[in-house]
Amino acid sequence: LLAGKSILYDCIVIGAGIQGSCTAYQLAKNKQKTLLLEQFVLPHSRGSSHGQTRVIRKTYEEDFYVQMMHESYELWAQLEREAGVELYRRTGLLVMGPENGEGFSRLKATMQRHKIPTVFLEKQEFSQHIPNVNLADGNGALIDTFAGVLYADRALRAVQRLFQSCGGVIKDGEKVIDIRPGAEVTVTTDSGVYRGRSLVITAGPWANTLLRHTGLQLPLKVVKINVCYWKEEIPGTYSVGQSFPCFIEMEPKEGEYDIYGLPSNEYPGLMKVCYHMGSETEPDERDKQTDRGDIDILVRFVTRCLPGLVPVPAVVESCMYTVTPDHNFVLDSHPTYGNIIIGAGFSGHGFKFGPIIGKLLSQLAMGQVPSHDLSPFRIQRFQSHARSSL
Ligand SMILES: Cc1cc2nc3c(=O)[nH]c(=O)nc-3n(C[C@H](O)[C@H](O)[C@H](O)COP(=O)(O)OP(=O)(O)OC[C@H]3O[C@@H](n4cnc5c(N)ncnc54)[C@H](O)[C@@H]3O)c2cc1C
Ligand SMILES: O=C(O)[C@@H]1CCCC=N1
Repeated sequence: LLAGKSILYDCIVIGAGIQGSCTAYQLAKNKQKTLLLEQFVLPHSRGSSHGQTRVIRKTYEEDFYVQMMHESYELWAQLEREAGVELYRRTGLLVMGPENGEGFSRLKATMQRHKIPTVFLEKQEFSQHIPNVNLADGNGALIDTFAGVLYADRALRAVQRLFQSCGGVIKDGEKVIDIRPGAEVTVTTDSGVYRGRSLVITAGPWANTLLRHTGLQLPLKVVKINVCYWKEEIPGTYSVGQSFPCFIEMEPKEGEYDIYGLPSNEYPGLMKVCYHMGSETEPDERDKQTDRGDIDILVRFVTRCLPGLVPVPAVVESCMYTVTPDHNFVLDSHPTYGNIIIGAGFSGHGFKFGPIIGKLLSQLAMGQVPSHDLSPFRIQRFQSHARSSL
């Protein structure tokens, strides 16, 4: 297919994970002729957006994330109405962390400043509210009462369906192999050539592979996450049905990353408990990364804190994070080509923001002023890291 004869799209979006799919949907809703390209046949489990569940919460230390989450909750509710499916289940989120530590104190202050419905649990009342969990000595605890679970696979399918119902075109099983920047961007896949007035790159772990065609590299680290499910000794002990909440244990030991869990639900009798970091991998070689250091940390945690679980993972699935040095996202225009928009580096916490990120990236692609302050997400903050070969 010759580019000269191909259709001119208002926007081409590369990557049909949650961020690309939400962006494409927002564009199509705004009457933009939009093409969404995906390298794998959909649905697939080789990126970052697959799996049945994700945590949704406003519990962040930074004001900008809390402000974005206010709107994201509204947009998730709107998506539920438009798609006619349940995407969110309220469970609450228990956060445990060093009571006098900086992170936990900042979190408490942000929750109070934004008046987020929160229950602060005293040590002596903890086990009465949260049975079958051992609170570590020196840890405080709070509950974000509106937090919960997003049904991830279902949400992704719903957004893609809504995009198509607005006239959007999805071409899956088509890998982008070249990008030619210009007033009209030319995108070549392994089976076609497409032109767009603007381009959005939301390629998850493959962001740098694609950005190379535009002369830009970002300081992104791709890690494999072992998604572990643990068997309940007594089925139902930690289940949504018993109103068990999601949880985050902040910095379980000095120098360690957070551990988080979701109540048993998708696999009855199994609770998801994961380490918020993994070992570096090439995205196409994910299954060759077999490091299990994270699982060793989780076994110790489960043994100490969750006595109702068998301390050996029953099911281990795989997923990837694409991590920036400060764990904040990249939401920006390309430094050289203003009509190329980049959404990357979601650092293992981007799913809950999908609808608001879709809105913000679509605003950038349409040349509008974004409706949230994007300064924390600019590429420029990596000045000492970013390697531009232009
Ligand atoms: C185990 C795990 C648990 C998580 N838990 C949470 C949580 O509880 N709450 C939360 O908010 N977030 C969570 N996250 C993070 C969240 O899931 C991610 O931030 C989000 O899914 C990233 O979406 P994405 O669209 O950027 O990437 P992806 O889903 O990876 O999508 C990128 C897409 O681009 C496609 N692509 C790449 N290159 C090309 C190419 N050349 N041509 C065509 N297509 C291409 C890929 O195939 C892929 O489908 C978790 C992530 C993991 C892995
Ligand atoms: O983003 C989230 O809420 C989850 C849980 C905490 C760590 C990462 N993902």
